[in-house]
Amino acid sequence: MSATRKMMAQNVPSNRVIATFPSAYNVETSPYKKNNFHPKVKTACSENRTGCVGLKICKAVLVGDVAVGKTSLVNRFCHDVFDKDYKATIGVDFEVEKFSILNTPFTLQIWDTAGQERFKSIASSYYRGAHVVIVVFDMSDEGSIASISRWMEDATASSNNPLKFVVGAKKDLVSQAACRAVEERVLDIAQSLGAEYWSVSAKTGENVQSFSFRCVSLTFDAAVLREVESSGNASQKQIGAIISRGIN
Ligand SMILES: Nc1nc2c(ncn2[C@@H]2O[C@H](COP(=O)(O)OP(=O)(O)OP(=O)(O)O)[C@@H](O)[C@H]2O)c(=O)[nH]1
Ligand SMILES: [Mg+2]
Repeated sequence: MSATRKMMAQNVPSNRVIATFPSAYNVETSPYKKNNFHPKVKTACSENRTGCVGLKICKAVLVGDVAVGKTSLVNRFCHDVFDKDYKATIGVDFEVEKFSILNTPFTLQIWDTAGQERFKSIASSYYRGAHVVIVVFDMSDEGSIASISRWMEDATASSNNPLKFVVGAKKDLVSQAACRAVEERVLDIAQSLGAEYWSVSAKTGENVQSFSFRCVSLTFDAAVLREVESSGNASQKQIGAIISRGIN
């Protein structure tokens, strides 16, 4: 590993270092069956062949009904804080989080959009090109479950096959029985949308880091694989060109 790259990768706090692949919340229903980094990704990272991944920024977008807990989830993950008072997001906010994954620097831009209808057109202009779409609903509010599919369809329409997650927020507000009942319903919805499901609480912090690490690891794995495969294709094209020049 080059000295500069190693320094960049090490220049993150210990809670932004990912060395092992996190598992899904519900392995059976997740569309993402990965439980480890792709062998090509591991090799590329250990041989310092991750191309521009360390320089590129991947984009995650959070969407969902008003006051379901999007900003609280972002604040718990990024700053380890929780505010019980509601402050509506105006338009869109964003955070940038730096990670070191398999000793490789990786940056995720997190776009936290407003759930209020009047900001919908502003927020939707930020969906484009998202690598990850996270639909958040409130586990204690039936109404927010009904809009999961619509949010997922709107937010993924202008992206190229992003990773998809459905997240039930405010887990601390529901009993264990109610949590199971909600999960039973929403696991089906998530599965039909081709998304992975998580239940979290920004108030207690339950599952917030596990979810975030899973999301970031899947994004990183896909980004490095794209990079490795496109550089592989490029060298194959070069070899093809050399061969055809040789033949002609
Ligand atoms: N008990 C509990 N309350 C939560 C949790 N997450 C969010 N809240 C509360 O729910 C309210 C709304 O949270 P926000 O995170 O601002 O919701 P939002 O989805 O960002 O709302 P918009 O920006 O308007 O779309 C706030 O009063 C939070 O304190 C949680 O995990 N548990
Ligand atoms: Mg908000």
